[in-house]
Amino acid sequence: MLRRCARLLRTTGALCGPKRGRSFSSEVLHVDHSLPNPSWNEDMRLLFDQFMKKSEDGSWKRLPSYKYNPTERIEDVKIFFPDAKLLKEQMSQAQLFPRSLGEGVGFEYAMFHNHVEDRTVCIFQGGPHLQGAPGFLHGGAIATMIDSTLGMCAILTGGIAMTANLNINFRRPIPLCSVVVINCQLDRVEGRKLFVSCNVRSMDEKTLYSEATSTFVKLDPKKKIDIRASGAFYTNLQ
Ligand SMILES: CCCCCCCC/C=C\CCCCCCCC(=O)SCCNC(=O)CCNC(=O)[C@H](O)C(C)(C)COP(=O)(O)OP(=O)(O)OC[C@H]1O[C@@H](n2cnc3c(N)ncnc32)[C@H](O)[C@@H]1OP(=O)(O)O
Repeated sequence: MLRRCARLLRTTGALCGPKRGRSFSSEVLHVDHSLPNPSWNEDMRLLFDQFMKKSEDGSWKRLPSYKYNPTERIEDVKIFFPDAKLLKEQMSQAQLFPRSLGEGVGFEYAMFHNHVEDRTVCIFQGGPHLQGAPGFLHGGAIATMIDSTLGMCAILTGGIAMTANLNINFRRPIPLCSVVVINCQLDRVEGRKLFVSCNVRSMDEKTLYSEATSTFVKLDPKKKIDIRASGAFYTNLQ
């Protein structure tokens, strides 16, 4: 497994050290990272192709993914931020956490959503900079991808929401640089609460690595988010 990671690091050039003076041109900003790149292993490509095939009849939809700005439901997001200029600045300067590491070394993933079944699937290859126990993924890295996939499922099925509660059972360690499938579904809705659960399995589905349940709370349109105010983050701003 570690040999597989070393091969991956060589492919992506990560062993050559950090690139200095890197500037983010608009071309870089608009790269859709939810498409195959040279760091993806055979399993990742196979699963990606399978889901692209499933997407041909429209039942599944691939979700594009960028480093800086969310594309899904962006018009709905704006409702909660009173200062449009500040939101634009924030989205162009900050990075989406799972997209913040270099190609191949961190979170390589692609998500697909099924609007009829209220399900989101994420195919995920965790790179060598996500190590926890030697040779295995860090629990926080697994939690990140679980939260991101559950969050996407909640947002696409219910509207703009944030994680209020997340419970994860880590059943088996996930080998670094292997490919796993995160299968999420919306279980029920109670008022503003969206209950979303998932499991994380090996590609052949034989190994159950993790299971999670979560509560997302749809944001209250009467409240607004003030990015500047750390104390009064999400309040009635009248
Ligand atoms: C704006 C962001 C969304 C952008 C979307 C962009 C588009 C997509 C692009 C890319 C997506 C990628 C996907 C990312 C996914 C990652 C998501 C995260 O990691 S979010 C970060 C971690 N979470 C927090 O920081 C929340 C901190 N908490 C809060 O801000 C509040 O507590 C919040 C919003 C969760 C609720 O606050 P209240 O004021 O709106 O709601 P109240 O009145 O307190 O509660 C409403 C109901 O919810 C229950 N509730 C509240 N907190 C609960 C909790 N912790 N557990 C269970 N239930 C809870 C309450 O008991 C109440 O239930 P009853 O209506 O009475 O039945």
